[in-house]
Amino acid sequence: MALKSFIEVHPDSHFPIQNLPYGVFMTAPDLLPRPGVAIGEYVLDLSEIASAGLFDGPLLKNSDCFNQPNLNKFLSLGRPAWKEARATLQKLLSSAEPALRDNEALRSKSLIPLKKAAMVLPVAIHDYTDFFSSMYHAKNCGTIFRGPENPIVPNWFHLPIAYHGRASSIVISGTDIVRPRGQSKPVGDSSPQFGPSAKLDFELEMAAVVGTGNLLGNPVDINEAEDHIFGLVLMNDWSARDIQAWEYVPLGPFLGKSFGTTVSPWIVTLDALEPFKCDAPKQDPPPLPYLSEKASKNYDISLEVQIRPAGEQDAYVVTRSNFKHLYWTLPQQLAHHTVNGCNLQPGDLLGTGTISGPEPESLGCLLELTWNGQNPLELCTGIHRKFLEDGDEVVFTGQCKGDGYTVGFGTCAGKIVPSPP
Ligand SMILES: O=C(O)/C=C/C(=O)CC(=O)CC(=O)O
Ligand SMILES: [Ca+2]
Ligand SMILES: [Mg+2]
Repeated sequence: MALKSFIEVHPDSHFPIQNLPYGVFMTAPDLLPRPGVAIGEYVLDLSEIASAGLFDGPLLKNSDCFNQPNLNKFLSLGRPAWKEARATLQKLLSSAEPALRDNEALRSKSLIPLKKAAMVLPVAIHDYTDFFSSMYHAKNCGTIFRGPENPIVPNWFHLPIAYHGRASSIVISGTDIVRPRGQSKPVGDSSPQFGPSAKLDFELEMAAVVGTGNLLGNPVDINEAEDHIFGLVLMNDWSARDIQAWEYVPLGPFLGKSFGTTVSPWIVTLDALEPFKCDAPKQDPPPLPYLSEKASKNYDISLEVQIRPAGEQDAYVVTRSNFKHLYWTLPQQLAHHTVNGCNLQPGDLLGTGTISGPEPESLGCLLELTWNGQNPLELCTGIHRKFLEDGDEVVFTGQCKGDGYTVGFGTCAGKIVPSPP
């Protein structure tokens, strides 16, 4: 029989007992950040569950990992502890288990309606890297930025390309994004100009949250890489295409992307995503041995982007894509990141890169959807976009459909506000 919680959960809810994603939340009046898992319309306060002595497995029994303002300590404990926590919580929340179900006092202090919880960044992010793992995105960007002759650079099929991003400007879903100012060089004009970006874009991405790190000088083996990943979030790598196009040669993205990166609040664990594993695309040429996996897997996660223009009730779908389109897998990204001895730490964020699919309706950013502004996108009658305008809210969602339940990521949203005068 399917696992069922004592809390009613709608079949379309992103947060059934099969999911149990981790986040960090605060409530008024004390605003103390503490870890929780989402269940239906509630967040279960893990600091209360720990204080009540209900984490009674051997690894978590005496741990203070849930009395912390972020999840880093829990993540550093590794997969056996994550599995123990998941088993404990699935049992505690199941319809057959009385410990929480029949304890009115504990229920009232540990189950908080989601709408009363303010979500904060779930982890302290020391380092953030962004990959470039969709072949469709690489091909389209290459064609737009460098011309149709050789759209995909020759190294792309041999290694998961990435750049080091900026951790300090990663923000939680719901945070406004200030339109960046910077240098750009319009085609044909000989001198660069300065001002608010005129080509502000979103990038539909997901990001892996590193669980256990590795020591400096000790690369992670490709077939053990998955054990270093705690889970996934949605990520919007906001990008100023005019700033990017002028600055990125020869060192790559800099100020065109470091003004804000939005993540969704709930980390969906790889354990919850396990039933949605699917084969990754066949890689040709075969990767070097250090990137060759025994089994090369992706996840079947449907992704959607909506734009809600200023003053509009409705949001309009602009793209539908899927995580399964990625060419380079998460373990390949992580193994490659560490192959030179580079150390990762708990909470580090590894963006997948823009997740574009093969169809014109599955492209993961406006640069591709409008072909650099040449073909404006119709949101609805009378409203078109080449790039984002002030007041636009961009909302990502992601979900996996199980048999009678949904494992979802909630939303990753941000609104563009004008540049400072
Ligand atoms: O093709 C390029 O020069 C760069 C394209 C990007 O915008 C890179 C990036 O942020 C990686 C990605 O999201 O896939
Ligand atoms: Ca990106
Ligand atoms: Mg960014």
